[in-house]
Amino acid sequence: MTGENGFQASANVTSQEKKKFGNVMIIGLGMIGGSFAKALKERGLATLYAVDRREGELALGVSTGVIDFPAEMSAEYVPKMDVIILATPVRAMESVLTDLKPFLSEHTLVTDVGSTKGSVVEAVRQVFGCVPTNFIPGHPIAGAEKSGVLASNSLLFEKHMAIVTPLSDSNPVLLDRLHRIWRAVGADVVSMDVNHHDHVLASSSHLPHLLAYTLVDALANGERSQDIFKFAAGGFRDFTRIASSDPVMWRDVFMANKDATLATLDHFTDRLADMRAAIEQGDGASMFGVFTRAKSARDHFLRLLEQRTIGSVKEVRPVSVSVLPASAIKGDISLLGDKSLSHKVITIAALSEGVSEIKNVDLTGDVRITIQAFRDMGVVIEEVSSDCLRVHGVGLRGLKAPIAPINVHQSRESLYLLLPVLAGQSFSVSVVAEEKLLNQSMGDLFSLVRKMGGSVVSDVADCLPVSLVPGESLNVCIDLQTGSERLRMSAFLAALYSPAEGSVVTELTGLSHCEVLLRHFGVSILDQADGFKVVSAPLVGTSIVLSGDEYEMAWLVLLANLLPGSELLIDNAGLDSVSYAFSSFLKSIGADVTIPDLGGSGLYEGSVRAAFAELNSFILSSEQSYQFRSELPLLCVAAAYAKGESCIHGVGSLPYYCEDRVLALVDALKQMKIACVYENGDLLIQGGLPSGGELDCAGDDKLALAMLALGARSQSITKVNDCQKLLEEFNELESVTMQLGFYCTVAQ
Ligand SMILES: NC(=O)c1ccc[n+]([C@@H]2O[C@H](COP(=O)([O-])OP(=O)(O)OC[C@H]3O[C@@H](n4cnc5c(N)ncnc54)[C@H](O)[C@@H]3O)[C@@H](O)[C@H]2O)c1
Ligand SMILES: O=C(O)C(=O)C[C@]1(C(=O)O)C=C[C@H](O)C=C1
Repeated sequence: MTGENGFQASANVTSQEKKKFGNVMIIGLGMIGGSFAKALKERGLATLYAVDRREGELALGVSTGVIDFPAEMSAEYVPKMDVIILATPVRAMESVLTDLKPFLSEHTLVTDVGSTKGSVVEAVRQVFGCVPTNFIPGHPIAGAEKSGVLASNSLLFEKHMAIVTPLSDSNPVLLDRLHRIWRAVGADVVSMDVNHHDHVLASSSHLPHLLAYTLVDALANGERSQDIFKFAAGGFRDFTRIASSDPVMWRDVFMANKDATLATLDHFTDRLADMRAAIEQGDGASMFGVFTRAKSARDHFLRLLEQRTIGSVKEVRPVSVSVLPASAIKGDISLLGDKSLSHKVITIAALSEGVSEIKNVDLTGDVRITIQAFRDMGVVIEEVSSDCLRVHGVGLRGLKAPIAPINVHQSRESLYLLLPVLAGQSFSVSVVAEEKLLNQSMGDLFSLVRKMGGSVVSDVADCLPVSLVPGESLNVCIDLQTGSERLRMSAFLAALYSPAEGSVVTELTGLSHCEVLLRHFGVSILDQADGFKVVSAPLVGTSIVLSGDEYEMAWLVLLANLLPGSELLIDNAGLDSVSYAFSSFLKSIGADVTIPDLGGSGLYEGSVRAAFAELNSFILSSEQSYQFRSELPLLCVAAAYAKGESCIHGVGSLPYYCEDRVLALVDALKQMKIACVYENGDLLIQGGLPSGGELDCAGDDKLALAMLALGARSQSITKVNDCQKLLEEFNELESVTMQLGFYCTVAQ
């Protein structure tokens, strides 16, 4: 049969075999309509009809296989459609709807792909007097600067979002059909409110198009335009690609989304004026601030985008580390700054007034999350070299409200530092996290932050995400009878925000890094009988060189003591009271270790020397097990090589993760033929010579180091699996150990 459009095609709608989505009609067979049709057609999911005011597009649509049949908005076609999609420029939709209205069945899903949603809903109301329940607006967040059916691409929507903006009375069966059809062409469907959609898209899509069009036009019609285009390279091309987009479509968008576009344009114009002023005044710090924040925001955005488009979360390849039994370790080394200290010092420097230089800082892994959070809140952080930062502090209350929630990802360290700091600011802010930090009670931290005066609100009791709303600040008194070093730092930070003075009550005698670091930046922390008094005063930016990681240092000291002939010097130790007590304990069981003297700061700073010695068996009381809970895996290894039987009491009463580590080590000891018994929460280990073997550290870096030490003098090679975390935390492992003659081989 020859259709009215003159095409040789069967327009007999009913004779077609019914496909999954039945008969689908595209109105406006351009780039988006064509891509949608092609995606459905290639997958065999629908019989495709199209209407376009340009007959040429329909003819091309048929000849290139994008659609099955040209059609019309008439009684012959419209009532038989299961789905109708409006894909014309947005201001043409009102007249299309008027043409459709007389033939439309309430069982047909009618949707659109327009870039604005408020205007489309308004057009529907104009035509129908209300929004019919079978009209459900949509918008794929995918596209290109090209137009017309020849630019259609059946993969365009794969792994892109499709926004649907249902109304309160939208037909749920048809809404489900809409979700299914977008998912069928590869999109991830997201629901959104119409007004919110128009504001978000005004910033993410409409404003960039406006800037690109205006820039190209301004330069094309300005002075030296010939040379400007002649010498334009990648930057200009990247920035202006979208200025090749269809002018009709974009004129319609700006006319249809006027208010939201003006709001984002005004905000942008203000920021551009600030940038102009910074250039005029030669204000490099402001420019640098904007550029570093923008760079990290874009890098973060690109990572998110890659995860979406590449598929899923990055693949983690299992890593193992093997050690051959060594004879001795010898040498003089300096360790990269402790990770936890790096997080803390960056935080304190950001809250100080003036510039701080932080040397020997560890810039890998989670530390970047803390850096990013402060950058998001206006702190300029320069990376002077791979282990040196220059932080332009903004003062205790000088952070700026971030434009989006602060994301601590999976970093507990960042969370414990940031939460009290955020609670001390004058703006409300939300903190979000990922995976392992979700669904975990943060009761200890939240209750500490509540004492500061503001409100701490979370949907799920004491779990992230959380919103902080400022209130009247209170003088805090925090009682830390137990708790980690992390919580201790949170307590000191909370106390700093007390209007007059705060106090931290603690059972632990002696100083930890928290107090020492804060004092280094000018905070007055006074010793009291039951803890510390923190006097509120500005922090002062300063320079600091970070000492090495205490667990890594303790591990090296243990290795030196296990391997006959060893002679080791670690140059940059900074031991707090616990790590000093731990080294003293090793000494008491026969270890050869020389610990630095107590420095003026309250830390034992300087170099640590260690050499081989036969270790004696020992008994660790429950109190000592608690005090050395972080170092227990190393003590288990010491017991495995010691003469006689050692007993570690009170393991069963430790925080669960400390007990879990010991239990994992018990398995490893048994596998390495070291006799041990774990009973009633106490552990007995009979010293001997480990056999070697293949061990699994369950992704725990502290366990991994202990297991490698267990293999140091074993009878054959020891391989420790699941060491990704170890290499993230201690990424100089290979280079440091190689320098000392203890060969750790990393393999995937
Ligand atoms: N281009 C993109 O990147 C993109 C992305 C997402 C959504 N959108 C939206 O998709 C829609 C289509 O954009 P496109 O890029 O495919 O444009 P396009 O120019 O490639 O296609 C539009 C088609 O509609 C036809 N048309 C115009 N008025 C008509 C009328 N009254 N009756 C019948 N046909 C008519 C045109 O002839 C043309 O073939 C627009 O609403 C746009 O806002 C575009
Ligand atoms: O990639 C492009 O060229 C686009 O312009 C796609 C783009 C966008 O701005 O992101 C354009 C308009 C939309 O409505 C949705 C997507």
